[in-house]
Amino acid sequence: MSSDKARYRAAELILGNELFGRVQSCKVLMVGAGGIGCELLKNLVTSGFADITIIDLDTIDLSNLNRQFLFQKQHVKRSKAYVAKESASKFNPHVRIEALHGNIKEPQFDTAYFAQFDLVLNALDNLDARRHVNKMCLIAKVPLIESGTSGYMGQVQPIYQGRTECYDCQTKPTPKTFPVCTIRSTPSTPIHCIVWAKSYLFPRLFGSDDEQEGAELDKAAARGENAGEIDNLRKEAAEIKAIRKTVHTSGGAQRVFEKVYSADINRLLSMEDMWRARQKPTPLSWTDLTSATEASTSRIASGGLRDQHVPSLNESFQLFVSSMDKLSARVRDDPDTPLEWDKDDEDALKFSTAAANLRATAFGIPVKSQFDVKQMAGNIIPAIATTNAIVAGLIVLQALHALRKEWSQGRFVWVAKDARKATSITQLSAPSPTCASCQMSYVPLRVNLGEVTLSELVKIAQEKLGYGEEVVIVEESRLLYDPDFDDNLDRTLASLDIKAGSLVMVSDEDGLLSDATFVISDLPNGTFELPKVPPSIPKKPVKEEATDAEASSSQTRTSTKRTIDEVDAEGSQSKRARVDASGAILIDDDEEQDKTAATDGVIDLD
Ligand SMILES: Nc1ncnc2c1ncn2[C@@H]1O[C@H](COP(=O)(O)OP(=O)(O)OP(=O)(O)O)[C@@H](O)[C@H]1O
Ligand SMILES: [Zn+2]
Repeated sequence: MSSDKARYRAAELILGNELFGRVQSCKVLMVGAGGIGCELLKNLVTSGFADITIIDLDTIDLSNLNRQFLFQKQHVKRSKAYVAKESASKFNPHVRIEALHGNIKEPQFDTAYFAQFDLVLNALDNLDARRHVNKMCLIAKVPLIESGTSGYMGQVQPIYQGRTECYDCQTKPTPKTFPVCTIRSTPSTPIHCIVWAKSYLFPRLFGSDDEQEGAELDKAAARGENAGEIDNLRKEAAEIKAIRKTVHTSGGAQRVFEKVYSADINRLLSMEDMWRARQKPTPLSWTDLTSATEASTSRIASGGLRDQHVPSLNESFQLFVSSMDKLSARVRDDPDTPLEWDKDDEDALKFSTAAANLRATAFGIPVKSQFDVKQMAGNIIPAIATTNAIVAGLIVLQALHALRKEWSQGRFVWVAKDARKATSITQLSAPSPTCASCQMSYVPLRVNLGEVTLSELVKIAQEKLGYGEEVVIVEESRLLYDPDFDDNLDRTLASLDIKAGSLVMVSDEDGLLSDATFVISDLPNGTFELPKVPPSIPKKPVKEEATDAEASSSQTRTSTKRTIDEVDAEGSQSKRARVDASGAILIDDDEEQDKTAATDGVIDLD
């Protein structure tokens, strides 16, 4: 015990008794044990946090070792969460760490699960998981410290339910997409060929049978892409589906090759209009390449820089055949597990490199090394250990404000590559009045999932929450019911795959009420239960002319959002409608010169 006291003496002196007491007694959930997570866990166990739960769905990859310092070579392929716990426990064996190898989106991590924590710290790398944790913390009313890094840039955002902007208040830039026809018919740059190999050919041959194909082409047609070409692409899709069935049998690589590099390209060439202003592609010949490869003495380069070698046509052809054979064998040996493209899956990466380079050659586009393909296909901006370390330190500082419940002390912190000033801070803005996540009414609903039908759920929405006839019921992005789609009405919620933890949204476009979301839990011995105080769903904001008083009030706010201090002072949610939603961020006076960093700082973070 005395060595324990000595260990924490500095932290106790710096934080003071009271805050240090809170650090010691609080229960923290850390989501993600990758680049930021490893640094963060080390910080937590060395600064006095004593009860930490970590969750990560992944296993350790060799490529993680350059920056995820809790992991070593002998840990490769083991669970990140378990190994992070083992390594961090060596720094401080007195901390209780619970390690979970799983996805934070699994139903057992429901809102009741989140509610047991005093604080949630995100160290994630994707939008989907971040948005999910954001929502769960809003519902459970647990403070969340969100974070991310991208190369030299990073950010830390405290999110306090009802007080600050949530993760969804500001729309995030969507990843760049390309028109379907560019990818499938008229590529002109290496990235077009790489996206084709990774997102079209690989999933069609080895991934889960794609029912989205038709929808994707419908959308492309609706966007006004070339209708004739879209029809051809539909035919092509049916053909590749047929080839997929025999891809693992003898001659599979040849059948795929001849279809995509010869037949499809010949078909494209027959559409003369397409090539008036473009360079025509040249089909590739399996027979020619097979004999050229047999005659050639060239071998795929080996050695340390093999990945950075730009392959010849013969090398790409050999790699295509060998990687097709390996992937086909995997599908044959385990037909029930479709493959998912992963940049760290050597066979998938080699296949994509070869397939993209063959296509590039056919279309007269420069070919790329495997190293380049990995960067481009994986959307990789090299991760920098120092940025992760800075961000992990800032997360702890922001966590301390949250533990003190000093909400107005929380700051949005930006890290940038700037010799003058590596970090800049902005005050936290108030929630956006139009945010679909934090302005949502969440209604806890305990319901007998095995017995209650969808039609009864519609009734609950109408009779207990006050919705009208035209309600629409949606789970995630799945439509369950609307007045024109009543097929599911007699099915039980369980049969519709609604589980404990599901979020089921009710809306009514023509009605008066705003949207609400049922937060579902199971009630095996009953029918349904709503909270004792009946939830009152706010009316939809009316887009009315502002009153004089409101107009003058909003004029004074033309260029700023409200800050958290203003929210506290006003203490009323109903005033939110007057807030200017220009997206401007209020900057501390002494931070004025950093406006650019702050406002340009919407970063697509990993
Ligand atoms: N839904 C999720 N549930 C649990 N953990 C998740 C979820 N989504 C992502 N993660 C974890 O978050 C971590 C993010 O860490 P990081 O950004 O360093 O990614 P990485 O996969 O280790 O690195 P890289 O992508 O560069 O190989 C990863 O370990 C990842 O497994
Ligand atoms: Zn929000």
